[in-house]
Amino acid sequence: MSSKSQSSVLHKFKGVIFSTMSSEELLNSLDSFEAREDDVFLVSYPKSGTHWIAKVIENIPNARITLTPPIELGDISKFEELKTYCERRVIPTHLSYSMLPMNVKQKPCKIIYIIRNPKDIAVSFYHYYRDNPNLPSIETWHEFFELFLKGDVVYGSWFDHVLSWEEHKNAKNILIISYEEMKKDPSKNIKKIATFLGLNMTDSEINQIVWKTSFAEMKNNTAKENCDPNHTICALTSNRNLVFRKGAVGDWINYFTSKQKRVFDELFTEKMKHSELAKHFGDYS
Ligand SMILES: Nc1ncnc2c1ncn2[C@@H]1O[C@H](COP(=O)(O)OS(=O)(=O)O)[C@@H](OP(=O)(O)O)[C@H]1O
Repeated sequence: MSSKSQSSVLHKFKGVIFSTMSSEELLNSLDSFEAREDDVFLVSYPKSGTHWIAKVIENIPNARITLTPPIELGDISKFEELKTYCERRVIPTHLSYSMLPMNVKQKPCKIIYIIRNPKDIAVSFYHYYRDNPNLPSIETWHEFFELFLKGDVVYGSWFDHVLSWEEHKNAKNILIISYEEMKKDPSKNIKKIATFLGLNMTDSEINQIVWKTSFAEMKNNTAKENCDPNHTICALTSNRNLVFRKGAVGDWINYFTSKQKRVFDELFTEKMKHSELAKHFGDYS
C-alpha cells in the first residue's frame, strides 16, 4: 500500500470490507429498504460485467425501467431517493445474498446474478484498484493477488459471494447470467434476459442491442456518459473510464504466474467442489 492507508477509504461491515462510499449507517439499515414487487436487482461480485448487463436491460424496447444507483452507495438518504423512481426500478448491487435487504428476499422481486471467471475478475479488479482514487493504492499485481485470494478486498471473498448465491440459483425469480456465455452468444443471452423480465423482442431488436452493447461501442460512449450522473451504477467510482478496460475472456493468462495459477486452482477446487455455478465458466477457468 502507498499514499492512502486502507483505513482512510475502507471500513468493515459484518466482516466484509466496504468502501467509505457506502456509509455504515446505510449498511446497518439495509433491512429497512422497502422493495417493490416489480423491482429488478442486478447483482454481481465487482468486475463481473454489471455495466454490460445494465446497458442491455436499458436498451430493451418498451421496458419502462429506470436504472438506479447501487443500493449500497451513499448514505441513509439513499432509500428516500430510491422511492422517487416511478418506473420499474433496476437496482444494481454487489451485495452477497446474506446482506441483501430482507424485504427483497420476501417479495417476488426479480434478481439477475452475473458471474464471471474469477481469474479474469482478479485481473480486472487489480487494474481498477490500481487506478481508482477511491480505493487503497496497490503497488503490484502480486500484492493484489494475495489480497484477492484472502478476500481482503472490497465486497470480500469472491468464493463467499458466489457460494452465498449457490443455493438460490434455481429459484424462479433468479436468473444466472455468465460473462463468458454472454461473450459467446450475446443474442441468446439478451433474449434470455428479456424473457425473464417478461418482455418480447424481435430478432432485429436483439441485433441492435448486441451492437449497442458491444465492448467497443460502450467504451466509445464513456466520455459522453461520464458527465451524466444517471449513469453512475458503479459503487466505487463515477469515472466510467475505469470500468471499460479490455472486455476480454481469458486475459488472466497474461498476469498469473504458473505458481499463482496452481495456488488459485487448488483453492478453487477445494471451495467450489460442490458448486454448479462454477460450471458456467466452461473451459475458461
Ligand atoms: N460490453 C462489454 N463487453 C464485454 N466486457 C465488458 C463490457 N462492458 C464492460 N465490460 C467489462 O466488464 C468489467 C467491468 O465489470 P463491472 O461492470 O461489473 O464493473 S464494476 O464492478 O461495476 O465496476 C471490465 O472487465 P475488464 O475489461 O476485464 O477489466 C469491463 O471491461
